[in-house]
Order: sequence, then C-alpha cells, then structure tokens
Amino acid sequence: MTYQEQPEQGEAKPAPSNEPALTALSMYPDQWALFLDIDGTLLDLAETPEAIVVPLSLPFALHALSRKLGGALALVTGRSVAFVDPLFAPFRFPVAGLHGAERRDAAGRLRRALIPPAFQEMKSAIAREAEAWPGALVEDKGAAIAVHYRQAPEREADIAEAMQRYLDEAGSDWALQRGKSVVEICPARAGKGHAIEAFLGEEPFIGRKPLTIGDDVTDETMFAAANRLGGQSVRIGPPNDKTLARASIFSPARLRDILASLAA
Ligand SMILES: O=P(O)(O)OC[C@H]1O[C@H](O[C@H]2O[C@H](CO)[C@@H](O)[C@H](O)[C@H]2O)[C@H](O)[C@@H](O)[C@@H]1O
Ligand SMILES: [Mg+2]
Repeated sequence: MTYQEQPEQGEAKPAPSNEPALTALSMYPDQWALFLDIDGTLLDLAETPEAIVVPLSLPFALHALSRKLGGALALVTGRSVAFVDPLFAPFRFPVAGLHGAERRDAAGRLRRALIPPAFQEMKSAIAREAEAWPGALVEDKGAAIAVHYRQAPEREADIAEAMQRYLDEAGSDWALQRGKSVVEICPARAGKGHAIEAFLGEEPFIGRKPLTIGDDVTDETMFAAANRLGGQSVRIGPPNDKTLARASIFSPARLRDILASLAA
C-alpha cells in the first residue's frame, strides 16, 4: 500500500443527491454513529489488495470526525483487523474485520476468529490450486481466504467453482462471500449487520442512530441493519435499484471530501 503525500484534489463535485444523511450527522453529532467500509468506500479500488493508496490526510480527518462523534466511528471491513491498523496509523479505530468475524471494540478489546488446523490446510490447498490460474491472487487473511480475479476475469467461473467445492468440504461453519472480482471463504457467523448491532450495544455507540456507508454486496447487511434501526444507509457508486442503501455518493473521492468537511 502507499500513502499519498500531496493533498488530493477533490474531483468535480456531482449533484449531492445523498448529502442530507451526512448533514444530519453534522448537525446532531451526539445522536449518530458512523460505520465505514474501507475498500471502494474510503479508498479507491486498486488492481491488487496491496496496491491501495491511503491519502495522507484521511486518518487525521477520520480521527477529527470520530472526536466530534464522541468516538462513535467504526470501520467495518472484509480486511483483517491486523491489516487495517497500519493503514490509519497513528490512530486505531474500533473495527470489525473479516466481514464481522473479528471485532475490536472502542475499549480496545479484540474478539478474534479461530483458525482451526483443517482451515489452515484448506488454505494451503487453495493456494496450490490457484497456481494453475495465471493472474489470480490468493489473499490469506487468517480466518478467511480470498481469491481475486480482477487481473484474470476469464478465471471467474473456475475460481467460483473451486471455492464452492472447498466450502462444501469445509462444512457449515464457513460461508462463501462474493465481492468485487473476488470470492472468499469466511466464518459463517460473520456479517457486517451483526457487527454494527454489536457496536451499537456498547459505549460510545449505544443510543445513537447508525449511518452506514459501503459499496459492495457484503455491505447490504449493514444497510439493512441501519434502515431497521432508524438510521441511514449510503452506497458509494452510481444510483442503483438493487441495493438496500437509501442514498448514494458518487465515488470514494467525493466521500473523502465530505468527511474532510465534516471533520473540519
Ligand atoms: O469490506 P471492504 O473494506 O470493502 O473489503 C472488501 C475486500 O476488499 C479488498 O478487495 C477489494 O479491493 C481490492 C483493492 O482495491 C481490489 O483489488 C479487489 O478486487 C477488491 O475485491 C480486500 O482485498 C478483501 O480482502 C476485502 O474482503
Ligand atoms: Mg467495500
């Protein structure tokens, strides 16, 4: 990953169809909790998982915004918690990782996901099989494994078939998670919706309305939870009638601009 040294240039601002959701948060910061996805939401998508770029100002903007919200800001991601922390250094935010299978609360307590020996062996078998798919990338995330085909789109069907086969062997403690040019096997009890409900049961999130912002199918459970709990849900990308999100923001860059202005 790299860090952008220069302040980024905000792109031309599209019509702010979505911004009332964020305006409410800025007007009543003691009433809202903010839950942010990372890839495709806070950060632009990149060709590989390691090639993401973190604008230098972003961790500071998130920290300032978190303070305005009394600490009620959490990252909710498919990445592992261990991967996330260096991205946002020197700050450590509450974070749900592996699509909710692991979670560190605002007090710093980390609930890890177990990695049984059989899962470790399965990850090795997947990595060996992936050697036959040029361009495919295997991402070992500890208690989850992802196979990416962004650079090998012609392998999508092979990879999906293989991951389903491994899932069938792994049993019901595991689940398949599709995403943008990726197929993952994660703990079945994972779910971003459950993660935000868990945060909302704890200080400093308790009693607040959730505003969830994400970009992908894995974010739909947190959109659903936010809608059900009287909050708001925003999807990054062009308006889309297949999502449960009630509003949209055109791009991660536009979201970063909005978050920076809320933080100032
Ligand atoms: O829940 P998120 O924070 O959005 O994480 C979802 C997955 O993001 C990463 O993969 C995606 O982003 C990569 C970098 O931009 C891109 O190359 C890939 O095609 C996308 O699927 C990450 O690598 C996964 O582990 C996350 O589950
Ligand atoms: Mg995402």
